[in-house]
Amino acid sequence: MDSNESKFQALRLQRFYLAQLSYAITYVVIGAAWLAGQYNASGAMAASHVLLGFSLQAVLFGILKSGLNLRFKDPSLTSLQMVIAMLLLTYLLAFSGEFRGSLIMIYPIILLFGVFQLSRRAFLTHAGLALILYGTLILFNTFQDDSTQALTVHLLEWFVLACFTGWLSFFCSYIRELRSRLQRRHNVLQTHQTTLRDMMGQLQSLADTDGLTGLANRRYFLSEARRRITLLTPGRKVGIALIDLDHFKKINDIHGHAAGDEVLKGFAEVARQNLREEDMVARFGGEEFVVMLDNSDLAALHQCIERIRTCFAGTCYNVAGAEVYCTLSAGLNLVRPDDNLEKRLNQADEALYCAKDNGRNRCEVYEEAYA
Ligand SMILES: Nc1nc2c(ncn2[C@@H]2O[C@H](COP(=O)(O)OP(=O)(O)OP(=O)(O)O)[C@@H](O)[C@H]2O)c(=O)[nH]1
Repeated sequence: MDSNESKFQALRLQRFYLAQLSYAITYVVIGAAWLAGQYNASGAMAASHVLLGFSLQAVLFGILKSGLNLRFKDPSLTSLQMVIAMLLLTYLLAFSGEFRGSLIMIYPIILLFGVFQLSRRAFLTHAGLALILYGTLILFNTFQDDSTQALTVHLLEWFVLACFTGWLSFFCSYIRELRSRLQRRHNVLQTHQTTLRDMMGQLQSLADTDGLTGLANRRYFLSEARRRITLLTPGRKVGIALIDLDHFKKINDIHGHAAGDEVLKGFAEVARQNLREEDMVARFGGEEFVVMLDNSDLAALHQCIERIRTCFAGTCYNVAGAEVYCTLSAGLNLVRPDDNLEKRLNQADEALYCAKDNGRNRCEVYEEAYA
């Protein structure tokens, strides 16, 4: 049973307990009538009713508790419970004497249990059953007691019952209509909520992503990098590399801006292919990128950025009929727990300048990172 089904099952049991409360109240009322001398059934009749009531409820409880009810078309067993209650009530009314007129209003109370669960047709059928049961009882009594006055009173009671069950049927239709209108509104709201959540997600991803390369942008990188550094345990390090494409301006100037864009996208692809899922690469601005390797050391960082550098340098971009090659320079550094990220990035930038000064297409490590 999944969590949703167990929630429904708990609700069904709750409804069953509510019905038991109604039975208990009825028995209390009968007890009061008996004490007042208005309940004239024999002890055996009363005991048979209580015994029958208890056994039927025990069976229903067993079915609901064991989950056997889930095999039924309507697992709430509303109809079955209502029919049992109406039969028990009719049996009770059969020997309630004068007191019977006050008890017939229990039929509408039983019908109330079907307001939400039963279809309009099923509800009307149950209301009809209540009238038939009570009508049969009157007919049965007529054969036993031929007093015209008693018959008139009983027919009047039946008429009152018919009026109220009729009214209840209309009222229930109204409630059901309100409920389905609310359900429709709830569904519409839920659809809007899902759309809004999707849009928020899209907006968030747009806010975090560089439009051209699809990589993370500077803002996202800085916040995510800070988060990861705070999670670093003592002794662990993350590797950072600032990467700048060499003579990129020339590509723009010679082959046009579109060619430059292709090269930028090409670098993003190369970086993605050479990094693990948990590593991070972002466009830091213009033709500058940043890479962050989780749980890294200098050797691993160097090896990874060298791999990217070699791969990028060996990739040819065919733009507007021209074959374009580009290289990159990188400055590497390590970040330890409690380090200042900006400071480490500035140091990586210094190493990047060295790489540019030393002839480009190379990686340089910030001196102190060896320490
Ligand atoms: N096509 C294209 N060019 C860009 C973009 N962003 C920045 N640029 C260009 O990148 C170039 C960067 O040039 P520089 O900062 O002089 O660097 P460089 O030419 O790579 O020279 P070094 O870094 O010294 O090797 C500029 O011409 C910018 O206009 C972009 O999104 N697309």
